Amino acid sequence: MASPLDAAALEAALSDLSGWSYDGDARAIGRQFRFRDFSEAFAFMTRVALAAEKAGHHPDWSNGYNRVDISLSTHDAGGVTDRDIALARAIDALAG
Ligand SMILES: C[C@H](O)[C@H](O)[C@H]1CNC2=NC(N)=NC(=O)C2=N1
Repeated sequence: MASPLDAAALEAALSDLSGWSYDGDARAIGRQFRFRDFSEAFAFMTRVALAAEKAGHHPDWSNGYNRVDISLSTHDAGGVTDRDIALARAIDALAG
């Protein structure tokens, strides 16, 4: 099992991602996405779901109309690992 990134590694990874922030209580990184409407939001979620399933690593998320709130952590590791950073990058690429 991977270990959570330390504070310096996490800061470096976040500086390379736009819109993602660390939630220390949740020990997760998160980002909010907004789309034109529900159809656009759900299309995005579908793309993310397929990428997540392929990676074997999945978002904790919620959706309301055109909003998708995403939280990423590695549950087994109890924090944020490289797998979360990789998924965050993939999600950003799918947001278009
Ligand atoms: C059994 C299965 O591989 C695990 O539950 C995986 C699935 N997807 C996962 N996704 C995320 N984000 N964190 C995990 O720890 C995790 N664990």
